[in-house]
Amino acid sequence: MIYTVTFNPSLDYILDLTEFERNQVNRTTGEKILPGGKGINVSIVLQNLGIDNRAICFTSGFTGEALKALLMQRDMNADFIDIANGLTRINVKMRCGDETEVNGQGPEIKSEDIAELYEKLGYLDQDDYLVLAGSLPDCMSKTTYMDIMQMLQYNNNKIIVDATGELLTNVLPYHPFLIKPNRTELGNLFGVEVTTMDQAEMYAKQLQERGARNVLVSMSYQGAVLVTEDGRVIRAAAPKGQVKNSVGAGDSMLAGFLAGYIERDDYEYALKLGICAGSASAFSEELATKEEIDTLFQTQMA
Ligand SMILES: Nc1ncnc2c1ncn2[C@@H]1O[C@H](COP(=O)(O)OP(=O)(O)OP(=O)(O)O)[C@@H](O)[C@H]1O
Ligand SMILES: O=P(O)(O)OC[C@@]1(O)O[C@H](CO)[C@@H](O)[C@@H]1O
Repeated sequence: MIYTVTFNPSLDYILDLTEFERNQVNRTTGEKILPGGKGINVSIVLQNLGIDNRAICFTSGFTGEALKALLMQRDMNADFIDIANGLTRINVKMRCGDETEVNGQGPEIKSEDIAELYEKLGYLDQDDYLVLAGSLPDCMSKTTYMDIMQMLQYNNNKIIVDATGELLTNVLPYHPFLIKPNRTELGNLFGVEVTTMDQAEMYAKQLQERGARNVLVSMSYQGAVLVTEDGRVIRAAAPKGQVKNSVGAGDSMLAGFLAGYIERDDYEYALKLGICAGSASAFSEELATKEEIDTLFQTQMA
């Protein structure tokens, strides 16, 4: 079973505009609200691919209730930890030729809420996977993901971390099974700009030396590079297509990668399925369906 944990989920408010002008009243040509947050997105795509998973997330206030309702409508296997104060975020995604995102801060999560999460994670079986994905509210410690890994260190779980900055680097000594920075996040860790696959490979290897077992760097339209624990470097180009909504492309890639790895225990296949899941989501309005992912795989990768 795969468990995903989203500390800071969201309602994603997707706005379409033909133009955007500062200091003016701008009007949309369309809008919609989707469930959001990195772990939740991973869970949605895993579910679309028929992979058993459970989405654990912290929710709060009326926006938290709306998020729960959206996930229940999708028959998600979800487990909510209710926070007493604050509101689950509404993250604004503006599509106006390009894509601009404004992500909220998120409600404070108190120690008693984290204790509830720890209790749930205490029930993980040895062969379970755990995905820790996304940001935390600023007031929370950058050791939060590391603390979870420390607690589970003798459990043998495969732990996947998709996070930025210190939240990510702190977990490296605990040997996460997989980390998935995108090229900007990878560059930020080293104070450089990563634009090529060669650079991505070089910096990914440095993160591996610091403890990560496998490093998957997503490179947007360029594809991705995977540095594996058995010493291989695997690169794959992304299929070309019309981008409709790239929010969640990285989460979809992670879901596809895990689905492929679980299915065949083969990194090359997992990377290809990950790329197809990422691109299929980028090419569709919402997170990709199994049919969309399979079609891309059959036409581009098989
Ligand atoms: N413009 C694009 N064309 C084709 N494929 C894309 C495009 N953008 C993203 N993808 C696919 O999605 C994967 C992940 O994309 P990206 O590197 O943008 O992840 P990310 O920044 O983590 O995404 P997000 O934060 O929006 O979820 C890429 O490796 C690629 O397969
Ligand atoms: O603020 P974070 O936690 O880093 O990212 C949150 C978020 O941008 O990530 C998902 C896409 O990956 C969206 O559904 C969501 O709004």
